[in-house]
Amino acid sequence: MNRTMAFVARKIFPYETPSTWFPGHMHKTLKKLQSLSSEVDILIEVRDARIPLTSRNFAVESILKKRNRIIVYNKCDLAIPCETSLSTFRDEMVHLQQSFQSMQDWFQRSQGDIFKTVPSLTYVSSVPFYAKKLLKRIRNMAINGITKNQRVHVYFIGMPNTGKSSILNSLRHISLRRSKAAITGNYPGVTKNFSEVVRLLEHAEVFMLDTPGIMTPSIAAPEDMLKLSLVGCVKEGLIDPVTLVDYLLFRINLVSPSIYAKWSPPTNDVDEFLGNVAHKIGKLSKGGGYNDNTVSTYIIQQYRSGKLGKFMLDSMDKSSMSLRLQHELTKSQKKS
Ligand SMILES: Nc1nc2c(ncn2[C@@H]2O[C@H](COP(=O)(O)OP(=O)(O)OP(=O)(O)O)[C@@H](O)[C@H]2O)c(=O)[nH]1
Repeated sequence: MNRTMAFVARKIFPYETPSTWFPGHMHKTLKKLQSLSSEVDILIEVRDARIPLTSRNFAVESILKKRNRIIVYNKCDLAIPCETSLSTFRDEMVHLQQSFQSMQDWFQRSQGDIFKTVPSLTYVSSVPFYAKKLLKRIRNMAINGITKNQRVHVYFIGMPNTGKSSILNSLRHISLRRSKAAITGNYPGVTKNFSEVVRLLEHAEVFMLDTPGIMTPSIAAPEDMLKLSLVGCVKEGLIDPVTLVDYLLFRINLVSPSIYAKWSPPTNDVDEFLGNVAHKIGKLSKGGGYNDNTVSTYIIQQYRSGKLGKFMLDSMDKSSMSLRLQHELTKSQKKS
């Protein structure tokens, strides 16, 4: 029988919840955001489009409630499947945000007033076309009397490595044709302190501030750290690469095993998968062995650069979103 037809993907990935990655500078950032919250006129919250649910930082929801907020699903070039257009993706994210907001409202009504957010706007960015639209949206918000302040402060927040500094630089370049103001890097935790204010508009007192990426002080769902590690939001080495590839294999199989057809026939077995990949990329030793860490790291790099296809690691159906919200609420209630 054809192996693809006979193949049945794993339905669950048993995994112990690891502790979060929450170093001192994140703790300080969260506290500082709390104390500065009245100075935040516009909040740009940057999430990773490959994990739209998991990269939502529920820890900042209660701190920055009632702020005008634009949510940016960045790195959508790594999340949008070839057959989906940018505008379709954007519509899906708007729909996601609306469903999430209405579920959150429902939970608030039924379980008490835990979060009080103003309705969020959703944006997709990573290409100049969307960065231009984002700039227009910020300009309108700032100038059309959302705030009566003379100076408008636009704060960038989000999990590490989601692209906050890159978007700030891109907006500045489009608006003022000026060079980079914030340092970027392809590992998490590049920005460790709040930036100086950076001008955004030539003829209006609108300034941007970059903030260090922050994780949540505790993890909402057991698989969060695996997803966050795979997309590069978490420091390298916290989870071993073979476990990460095993999880990636699990997620890909739920989408389609054809994604890795160039390397291996469909399989749920990470050792078989690594062996097949090692063979294909010439990493087998004369005796037929291979270094599983080296092969795993190669696969993770391929995934992060988009060379292993474009797909999301979050399940986006209604029941997954509802479960996610329940997890977040449980964590928030435990804290308070
Ligand atoms: N593929 C892709 N890469 C991006 C995009 N935006 C940013 N990056 C890359 O993602 C990496 C992280 O970007 P940064 O702007 O430094 O991220 P950050 O959120 O400021 O990071 P922290 O300082 O850790 O909080 C860099 O290597 C960027 O080049 C995007 O839209 N698509």
